[in-house]
Amino acid sequence: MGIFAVGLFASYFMEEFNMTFTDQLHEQAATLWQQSFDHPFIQQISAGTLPKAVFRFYLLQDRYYLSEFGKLHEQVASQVTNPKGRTFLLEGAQGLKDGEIAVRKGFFETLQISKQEIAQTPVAPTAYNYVNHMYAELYRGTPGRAIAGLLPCYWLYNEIGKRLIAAGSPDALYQQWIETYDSDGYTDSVQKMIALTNETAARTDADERTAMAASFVRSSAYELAFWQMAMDRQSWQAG
Ligand SMILES: Cc1ncc(C[n+]2csc(CCO)c2C)c(N)n1
Repeated sequence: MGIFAVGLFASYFMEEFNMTFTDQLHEQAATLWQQSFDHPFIQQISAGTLPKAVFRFYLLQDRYYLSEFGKLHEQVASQVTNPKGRTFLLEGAQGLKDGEIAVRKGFFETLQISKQEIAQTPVAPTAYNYVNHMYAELYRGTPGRAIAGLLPCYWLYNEIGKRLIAAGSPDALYQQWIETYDSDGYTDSVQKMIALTNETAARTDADERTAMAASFVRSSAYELAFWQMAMDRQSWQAG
């Protein structure tokens, strides 16, 4: 092997070595994330052309997702031994009630989504499967796998927010949606969730890290499917 090849080989390993665990997760999900950035739902939010009926469907399904996501934070927190991680997860659960879910009240009013409509809307397959995946990672897996499964939600939306904020949307409601995911407070919570994932990965073994990565990639796939679910107005009935 020539000296050049040896050098290339060494630099490849150095790079691998310097990568954090979450950098590796990010790399494994890169194609799925790109497909989310390019998805017509996101493109049309940005252009202001997304039909309001599709956005309404998304919000109604997301309401279910968000309330389960908050419960998951509490249930993961009760199983996490690291006190800093537990505090962060409990704050996240509270933050969801005060922030993300509260912001949605305004959206619901603007789109005239009533309590009755919320109560009568069945959960769609993808929303159901995504939430069940996170519960399965916790109850048939470990708190670490559940944490890895929660991470794409924080991180992907922040990446989407950063990409969309520069151009903005001509639609005021979509602009407000974009701004939710580009605030400083939110970016800070993403960094804390990334740190919690890295700390959890550092305290475990290679097999568990592989299982955490699988959980992260599955959640990334469900994030992508979630946009399509709204565009298809997905239901349990065939056709
Ligand atoms: C399907 C789906 N995935 C991610 C988010 C975004 N999100 C939900 S909770 C939370 C944590 C902080 O509020 C974030 C970023 C969403 N709304 N819906």
